Amino acid sequence: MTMMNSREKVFNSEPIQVFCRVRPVINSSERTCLKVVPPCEIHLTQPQTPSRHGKNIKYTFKEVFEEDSKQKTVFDLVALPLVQNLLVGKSGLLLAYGVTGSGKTYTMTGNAENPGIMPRCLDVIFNSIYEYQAKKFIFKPDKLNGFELQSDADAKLDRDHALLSHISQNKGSRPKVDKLNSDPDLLGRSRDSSRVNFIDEDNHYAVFVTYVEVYNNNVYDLLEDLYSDASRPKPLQAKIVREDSSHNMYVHGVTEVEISSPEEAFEVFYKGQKRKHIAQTTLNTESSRAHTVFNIRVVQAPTDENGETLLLDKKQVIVSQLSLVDLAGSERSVRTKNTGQRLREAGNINNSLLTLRTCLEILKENQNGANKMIPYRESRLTHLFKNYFDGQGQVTMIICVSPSFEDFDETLHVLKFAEMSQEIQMTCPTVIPSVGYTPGRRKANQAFKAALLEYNTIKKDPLIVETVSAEVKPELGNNPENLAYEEAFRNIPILDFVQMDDDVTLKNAVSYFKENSELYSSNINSINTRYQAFRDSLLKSERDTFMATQELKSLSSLLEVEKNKVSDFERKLHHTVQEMNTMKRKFDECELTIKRLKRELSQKNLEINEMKIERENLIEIYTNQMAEKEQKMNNELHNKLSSQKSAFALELRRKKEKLRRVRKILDTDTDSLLSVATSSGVPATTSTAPTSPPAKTNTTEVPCPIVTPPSNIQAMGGGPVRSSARRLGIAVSNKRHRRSRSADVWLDHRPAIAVPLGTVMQPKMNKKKSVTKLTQAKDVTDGASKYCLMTQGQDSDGDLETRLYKGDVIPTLGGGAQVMFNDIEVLKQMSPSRSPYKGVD
Ligand SMILES: Nc1ncnc2c1ncn2[C@@H]1O[C@H](COP(=O)(O)OP(=O)(O)OP(=O)(O)O)[C@@H](O)[C@H]1O
Repeated sequence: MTMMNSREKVFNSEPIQVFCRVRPVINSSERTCLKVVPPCEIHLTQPQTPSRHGKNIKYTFKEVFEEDSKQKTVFDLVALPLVQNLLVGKSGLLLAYGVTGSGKTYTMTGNAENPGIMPRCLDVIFNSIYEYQAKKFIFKPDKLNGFELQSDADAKLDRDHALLSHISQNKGSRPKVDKLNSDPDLLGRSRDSSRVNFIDEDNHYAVFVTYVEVYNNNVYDLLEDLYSDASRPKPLQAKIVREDSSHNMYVHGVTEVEISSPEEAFEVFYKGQKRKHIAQTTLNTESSRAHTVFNIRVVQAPTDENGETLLLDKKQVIVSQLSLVDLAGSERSVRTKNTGQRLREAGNINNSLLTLRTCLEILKENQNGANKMIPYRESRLTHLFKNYFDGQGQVTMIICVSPSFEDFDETLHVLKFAEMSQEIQMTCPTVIPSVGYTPGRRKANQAFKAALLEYNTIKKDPLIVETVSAEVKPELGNNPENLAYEEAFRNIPILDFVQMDDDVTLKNAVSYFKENSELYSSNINSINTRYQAFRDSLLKSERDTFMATQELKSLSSLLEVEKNKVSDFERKLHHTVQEMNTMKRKFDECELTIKRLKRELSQKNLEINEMKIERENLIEIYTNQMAEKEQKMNNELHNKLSSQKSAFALELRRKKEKLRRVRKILDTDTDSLLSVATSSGVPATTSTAPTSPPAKTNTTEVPCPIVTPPSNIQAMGGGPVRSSARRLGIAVSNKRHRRSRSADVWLDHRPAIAVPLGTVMQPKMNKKKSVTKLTQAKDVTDGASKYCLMTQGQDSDGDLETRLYKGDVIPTLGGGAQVMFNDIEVLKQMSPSRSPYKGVD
């Protein structure tokens, strides 16, 4: 932003300086999540929730200011270097960044008791340039971000014009800057007494300020119509950001006010302040809803070669700028509970801050080799500061953080961003003065003027001349001129006029002065020459003294910087030593732990070996025991098997005998069996009680049937039978297919050879069809509703057993039929001489 063309610039690179300030706890019940570890560290403690542990996150900055740090301390470390640069022609940008209510405005502006950075900057600037200030309107803004130089006469005309217009606006009253409506807070402040000593004393200085805000991504001039009726301010017009001929960004048509004291600046600032967009949010009673930029421009130009007047050469003008930016607070709408206009403002604030972050992140990436376009134009804020990020000035950031747990998430974002920002390198040009005139000429000229004035005063006073002559005479030395002068002195005639016509004395005097007039004139010439020589040597020594003083000042400022660096290093060293000691302690502890663990490990190894041996012994013992047991069990099994084999053989033999006897019975004539049954007096259709013992017959060899019929067997018209039918778990056929029992036609399915009909072993089926008579599927479905499969055979006791498998015949959809079994009836015939509960005798 330095606008000098003819002077040399040297570019040096340095990272963005980031400082951090912690706001004091406002509400004593607030839980804090921050801890400052001076001088450079801050620890952020994560709040403990069920899903996350409260871990500590460490951030390091150039300096971290504790809650009770003084405004002066903050200014000296953060902003004073920027003011020093400003006065030597280097531009700077100071951004105050942080969440809503974290203390940005307090840090940047402050109040009467604790003035912040802005008032202190103005104090220091005017403390430093006070003696070298140019008259107002000598430097005149050209409306294109540059400055014109005016002669004294033109400047005076402008001053008169400004005065007249002000008087007419204020209806006849003259402007009294100090009594204007200045910021009541800042006017009563305690003034900062620091000053910058190494400024160029051969320059004339002027200070200009502008005050703008970026609100809803528009730039507004807060000083527009500054001198119009303050009680009825007009609505502000959005301004455009432009680039000047030297590629510097500026707000086109912005009101730039020349100020000659801090008080005038506060006057201007206060008027702008009243037009700022401020609102009450849930998080801060007076929250800035816009980013405000207070710009201080220092214009300087050198004096001519005699150090007398300003050099009217535009090329020699140096303009440097310090932009003090109070960013609007980053916040979450969830917490601020904003709606409508406030929500829109918050959205715009967050967008512009996001663009700022993005620009810095891409800058960093580009410095690491990427080649991305930086989206400065996405937000007016970044567009306005493009020059700084492109390397036209020093960038410093002060991060304000709130210690409250409530702000944890936002604070984390801010700290992360700030930590990243310090990795970005910025190039800043330094202007090297090269006007070519003798440095110190202004002071020398002033000294000469003072001496001349004194000389003239002396010349006019004869008493002083005589005294000086008397004083000078002994100091003149022994050169011939001086000796002649001395001789002349000695021979001064005694001008003691006795009477009015004392011609003798008069003649003597005339002849004396005639004789010595030549001597006098030669002496005067010589004195003039010597005076000139003396003046030259005086100028030279003045110049040398000035140079030496300048060098001394720059050396002392360098020394100061170095001292600061040394104390910085010392602090860091101290800190590092402390850290090293802690690490060493931890290291020793770790070593002890390792030793202990090693001991434990070898102990455990020993135990493992012992256990291995023990296990092997046990395995051997168990293997032996198992082999023994196996042998024993094998023997037992073998014995059991052989005893069971002989029992089975015996049983088999008995069964065979039984079978033989049953065969023999079956082979006996059926008729004789029937006659035996009839003669035994047991009616074939009589039902007997299941528990009643069977009647004994004479023909004891013929078994008597004992049957208890189940309900459905009776429905079949079954005879006197005792049923041992067991119901199986077969699903009962669909009731809709049931027909009247009397109408049931049975499909009779039986082997060709069976116990002859008429015995009790035959079921009674009123209507039946033999399955052997069925020739086609229709025969089955046509009328048959029941199915009975009969088998006859020998049971396990060697008795005759008839099994009846009964079911329903159900027609299928395809026109066929299926049988669903639902009953099994078992009819047994056994010897009446044998108990039903005991085995066969
Ligand atoms: N270091 C401090 N010492 C004492 N008071 C402070 C400090 N920092 C902030 N405060 C107080 O905290 C309150 C909020 O501070 P301030 O208005 O400066 O916050 P802010 O970050 O500018 O907020 P916003 O972004 O909403 O404008 C004010 O009352 C202020 O006086």
